[in-house]
Amino acid sequence: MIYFIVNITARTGKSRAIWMEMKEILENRSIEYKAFQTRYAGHATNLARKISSLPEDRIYLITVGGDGTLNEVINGITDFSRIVLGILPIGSGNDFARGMGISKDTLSNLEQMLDLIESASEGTAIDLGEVSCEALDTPKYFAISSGAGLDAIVCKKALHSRLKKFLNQLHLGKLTYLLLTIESLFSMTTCDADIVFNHGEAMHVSHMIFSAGMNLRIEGGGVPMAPDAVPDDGMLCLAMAHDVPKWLTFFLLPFLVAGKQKYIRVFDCIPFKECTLHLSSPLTVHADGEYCGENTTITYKCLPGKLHFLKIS
Ligand SMILES: Nc1ncnc2c1ncn2[C@@H]1O[C@H](COP(=O)(O)OP(=O)(O)OP(=O)(O)O)[C@@H](O)[C@H]1O
Repeated sequence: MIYFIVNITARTGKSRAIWMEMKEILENRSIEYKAFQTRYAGHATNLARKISSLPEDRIYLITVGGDGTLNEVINGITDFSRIVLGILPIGSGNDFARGMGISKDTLSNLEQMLDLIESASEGTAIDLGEVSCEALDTPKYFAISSGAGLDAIVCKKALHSRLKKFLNQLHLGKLTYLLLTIESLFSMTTCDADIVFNHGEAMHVSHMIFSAGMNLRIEGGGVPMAPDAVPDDGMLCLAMAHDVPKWLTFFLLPFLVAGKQKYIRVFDCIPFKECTLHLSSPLTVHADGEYCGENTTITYKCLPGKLHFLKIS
């Protein structure tokens, strides 16, 4: 039995037609499956919790949706040792799929995934991140990244953005992030941060614009915030911009978008297993683009090999 959690509202509702085509493939291949459609924000977490409590030794769970749905699913899984997770990206950003090298051809992805399941694949172990901060009751998992500051403000605005809906209709969803980044950069307040790493190092930064714990190399619609981050090395990467006036950051952003930040002093990319940031004033925090409130103390932690993942290309 294969379980599907499907968000047909992803990509502003354009996903329904793709899901119908997927169902045809499942029926043609006589696959035994159960599909659950999400009916409200947060529903995917409840569904994943129920599915992961089923008394089966190995549970194949496939997420059909965008990065938000994936984040909800991993935060519902109660026993990662029995779940093998597949991702069929049909959202607007799909950073997880991009970061994992999954193609945009959803139907071929599904066929590949079914082949893996038929060969009783155990999946490939990849790391997850975990973020703790005062606005969250319990720590939250992330598969792509969790950030504070500019990237989080942009994610928060994008969640309810009419601009995103409009640009999605024109297949220009990525442009939402660029426009919101420019607008937010000039309206946001920066802060100072004391950062303590579990390997014993500590540092102080001023005028911090963003700091993100990256599991994958990209976030925000494909921006390579941490060009060297890989999801199976037992480490996260702290991507930061600091000690720079906001107007200058505006001119330096193209280097970030091109993945050339190592040549620019104001950007950092520091590998770590666990670190805590103490901020001088609260910043917005996100996990995989999901809003995690306003916070002054943020801890990022790597959970090595936590997720068994159906790797397709
Ligand atoms: N039936 C529903 N009605 C309203 N919102 C929903 C429903 N199902 C899921 N959601 C919410 O929709 C949000 C966005 O979905 P998702 O991330 O899958 O798509 P997306 O935003 O198009 O893609 P991406 O995050 O990759 O840009 C999720 O965070 C989830 O909380």
